[in-house]
Parts: sequence; C-alpha cells; structure tokens
Amino acid sequence: MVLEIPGATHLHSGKVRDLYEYGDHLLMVASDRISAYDFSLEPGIPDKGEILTRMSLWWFEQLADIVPNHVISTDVPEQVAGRALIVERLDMFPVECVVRGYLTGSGLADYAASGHVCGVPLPRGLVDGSRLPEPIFTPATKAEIGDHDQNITFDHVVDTIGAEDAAALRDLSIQVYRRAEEIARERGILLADTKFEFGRRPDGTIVLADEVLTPDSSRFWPADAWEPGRSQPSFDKQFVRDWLTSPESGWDRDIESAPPRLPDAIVEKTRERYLEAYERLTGRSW
Ligand SMILES: C[C@H](c1ccccc1)n1cc(-c2ncnc(N)c2C#N)cn1
Repeated sequence: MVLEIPGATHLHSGKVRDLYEYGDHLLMVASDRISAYDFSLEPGIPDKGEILTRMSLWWFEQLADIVPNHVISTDVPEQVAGRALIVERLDMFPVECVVRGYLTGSGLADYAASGHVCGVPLPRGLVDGSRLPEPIFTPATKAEIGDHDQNITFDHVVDTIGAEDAAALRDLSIQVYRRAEEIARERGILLADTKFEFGRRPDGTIVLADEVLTPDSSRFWPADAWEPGRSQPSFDKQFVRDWLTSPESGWDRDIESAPPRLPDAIVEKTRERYLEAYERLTGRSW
C-alpha cells in the first residue's frame, strides 16, 4: 500500500520499505511490514519501522568516523514520523555489498557446491553457522522484484564499476562490518552477515546509503544460542518462523501459498525482540 505523502512522489517499493522523491532529496520510509520465507506477512509488527529507523540512525552515528552517510534530516512528514529519513540523492552503485562473518544461507550453499563463495576460497570442513577466519566480501546483483539477489565475483564488480571503486566498496564494506560486528558481539548479538548499499556524490565521495545493520538488512543471531552445525535461531524472526512452520499455522510452505495471518501473541513477542535488539545495541531505552 503506497502512502500518499504531501510533497513526496513514490519511486520504489521494497518488501518492507518505500522510497519517495522529496524535493531535491529522497524520503526513505520503513514500514511495519515483516517478511519471512519471501512473503510479506500480515499483520505488520507495531513500531517495527520506527525501531529499525532509529537503529539505522544510531549505526550511522557510530560509523561516521569511518564513512560518510546519506542522512540529511529526520524532520519528516507527520504521517511517517519516526520511521522515515530524508536522505541525499546519490548515484547508487549497482552492487549489493554483502559482507559475511559467518557461513549460512546462499553463502553456505555456494560453499557446499564449490568450496568457494563469490570466488573466494574457504577452508574445508565449514558447516552452517561456522564463523569464518576473516569476514569476506560477497557481492550480489540486485534482483528483480520477488527474485533472490545473485551472488557475483569481485571481478564481476570490477567489470561493472571499475577496479578503483570495486576495491573501495570492498574495503569500506569489510571495515564497516568489522566495526559493527565487534559492537554487536559485545552486546550479545552476532552479526552473521549484512548488506550495504553505497552511492556517490557529484564530487566523487563514496557514501553509505540505504538502511544499515538492521535485522532486515542483516542476520542477527543471539550469541548465547550460537551452535555451528545447524540453522541458527534468528534474533528477531524466530517466533514467526517457528509458528509458520508449526502445525498450528496450518501453512504448507511447499505449496507456495501465502502464509496465514500471524496471531497477536507472535506479533507481540516479535515486537519485543525488535525492541530488545534496539535497546541492547544502542543502550537507549525505547
Ligand atoms: C534499494 C533502495 C530502496 C530503498 C527503499 C525502498 C526501495 C528501494 N534504494 C535506495 C536508493 C537511493 N537512490 C539514490 N540515493 C539514495 N540515497 C538512495 C538510498 N538509500 C534507490 N533504491
């Protein structure tokens, strides 16, 4: 559902976010929508958009000494107060800058098939959830709506945007991941992997854009439940996943039908997990 916002013209809609033209800038709006198993679920999680917007803002502040960001203002239209940002319009690089500190998901699948992820060789014997010896840059191309991003090699990034910018995005992405992973780990949250988007200013400066280091752009795992060799519980989405895959939901994931509406109890427990992640990471009370 695209909101009519005075002064804003709708540009893009993602599963859980919407982007609008807003004068010379852009308005990035986070919804309360939650997605799992590639479906947008109902109902939304109350305050999720605001919690993740505040989390992203906090991360931009923590990272400002190593990378400039696109945030201009939080003085947004009343309708989206607290869950939108006015951001600088950038020339976006067409690369999803994914950094992995742990092996799971499509990275694990590529590793199982080839011993590599995005052309990066990894040691033998790694399992689901293994911590990697060093964080790796595993870029992807933005998929069409509804499709999964496609993992690509660093050389493919060089061919797309040139060697200098490719190296700059790789180095920046890994530097930002390392800083964030350490901050999160100190607070009991494992940042298994994350996806950054960068853009360029007219003067050539590379700027960190999009949302950053939220449970929507990253895998957040509770550190005290980490056990390589099996799927790790998601910090924020595990209640939803467990209910959807339980007999109680009556949902059959295999027939690719839309999942049923989430029960109030699951919605509330999930809201509490987003609040817990925000308060633990930022040290700020909601
Ligand atoms: C993928 C992402 C998106 C966000 C929200 C909803 C749907 C898509 N997106 C971000 C831009 C973008 N373009 C120019 N300047 C910027 N500062 C940004 C940002 N952030 C274009 N697309």
